[in-house]
Amino acid sequence: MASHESGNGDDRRPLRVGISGLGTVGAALIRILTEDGEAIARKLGRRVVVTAVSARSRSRDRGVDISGFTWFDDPVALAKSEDIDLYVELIGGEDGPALASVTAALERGTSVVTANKALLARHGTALAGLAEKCHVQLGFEAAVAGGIPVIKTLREGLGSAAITRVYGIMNGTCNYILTRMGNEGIGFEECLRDAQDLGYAESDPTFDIEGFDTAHKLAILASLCFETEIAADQVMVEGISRITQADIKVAADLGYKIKLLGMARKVEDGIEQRVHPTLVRKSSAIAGVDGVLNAVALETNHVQELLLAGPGAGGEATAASVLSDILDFARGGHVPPLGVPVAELDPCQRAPMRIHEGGYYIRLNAKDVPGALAAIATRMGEGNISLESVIQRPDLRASEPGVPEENSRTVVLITHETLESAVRDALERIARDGFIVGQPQLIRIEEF
Ligand SMILES: NC(=O)C1=CN([C@@H]2O[C@H](COP(=O)(O)OP(=O)(O)OC[C@H]3O[C@@H](n4cnc5c(N)ncnc54)[C@H](O)[C@@H]3O)[C@@H](O)[C@H]2O)C=CC1
Ligand SMILES: N[C@@H](CC=O)C(=O)O
Ligand code: NA
Repeated sequence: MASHESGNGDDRRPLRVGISGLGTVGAALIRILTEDGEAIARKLGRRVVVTAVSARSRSRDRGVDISGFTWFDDPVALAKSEDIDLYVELIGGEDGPALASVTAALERGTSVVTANKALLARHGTALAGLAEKCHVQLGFEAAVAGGIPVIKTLREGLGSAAITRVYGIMNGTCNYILTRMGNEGIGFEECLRDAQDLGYAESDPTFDIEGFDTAHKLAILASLCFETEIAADQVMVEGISRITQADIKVAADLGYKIKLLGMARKVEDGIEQRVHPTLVRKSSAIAGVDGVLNAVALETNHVQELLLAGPGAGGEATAASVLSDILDFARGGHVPPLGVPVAELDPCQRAPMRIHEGGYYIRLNAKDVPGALAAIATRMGEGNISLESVIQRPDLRASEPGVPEENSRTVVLITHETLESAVRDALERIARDGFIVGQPQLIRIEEF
């Protein structure tokens, strides 16, 4: 479309969409646009048609017919095409063709819809500014918590309410893994393989299991919540790759579940953004969000707490969110991509984690020698760390690869509220005393 005055083309003629990336999400989007074409036309008063596509391989069978679309080898050429009114980027990756094609589309005056949280975590502030400068839209509902309309809720649904804290389960792959490890006792690797087969995981699944995908999403949410620039590099990140069946079992015995949470809040020193495995009480609402489901809780000064839950990953759920952005664009929605103009965003001032206070789950492999437990308790006392419980679990030996089975026993400490720095200092002393083998497992406890 040569001119982009209205930004969404002529209201009567079909809205022409170009899609780069025909994988799990891209193929699902084509399926939805085909199957629901008439319903969409009724809802919108105009048809939405795919006119151009791009992917690495033209011949791969994706279960959808792409023969009627113009093929582009290069996503950038597609993004610049005169034959589209809207560019949809579903390639992935924080740079490369995803960044090049989205930038090209925006610079050309073509609005963009993307599901690419890695791209937005790294370049989102700049891309939002470019969209504003070029008077076009940048939609990314699918990028955070898949099928849950959390971006729209934050951008348009809370009026003047100020968000004080946002937290939640934001990675479907990890939630699926932790749920099946707990419910079925299945091993980590097998659960990850199943998540990949189901199309939940990133093309590089370390983004999922090491927490980076959650960090990307949290950084985007924090920007919308606190009107700050996106700062994914400021997020403290720990993944779930060290979570063992022993941790899940002991947590369950103590009335907890382990969830990978992303949490951000405004504190005196700035914005605290953290992603880590967390013990949550089984009785809490967030503990009930299992499998591939995500949940995002928004604490505001007006509405106590909103909890939005739904599918966080999977082609269809994600494509549904992409479609919601397409429909918003077609209706001429004009909201700054990050809720407020980029020029009004504050820089994100990182609040250090060492000031964090909370309860801790600590699993140690204590040597089977006299005085080991006493020494551990003494070091905790010296650190002014009050212990809620000390649990010995000889039944959970060899709870971690590389830790000798003989001569050690699994000991779990649950602390009361304490400073993170005190816990870490005490664990360093315990390690230096030589009464433990392997790395302690430290999991924060959150009371919701
Ligand atoms: N799978 C899911 O449940 C969700 C995925 N997302 C995001 O959606 C995006 C797509 O994800 P998936 O569909 O799962 O990935 P995928 O790996 O299944 O598909 C990626 C597609 O991009 C194409 N591609 C890669 N490099 C290309 C290049 N240089 N030129 C042209 N095409 C290229 C591939 O051929 C493939 O068709 C990613 O940014 C992902 O983070 C967001 C929410 C959920
Ligand atoms: N790999 C991601 C896909 C959705 O964002 C996840 O598992 O949540
Ligand atoms: Na979403």
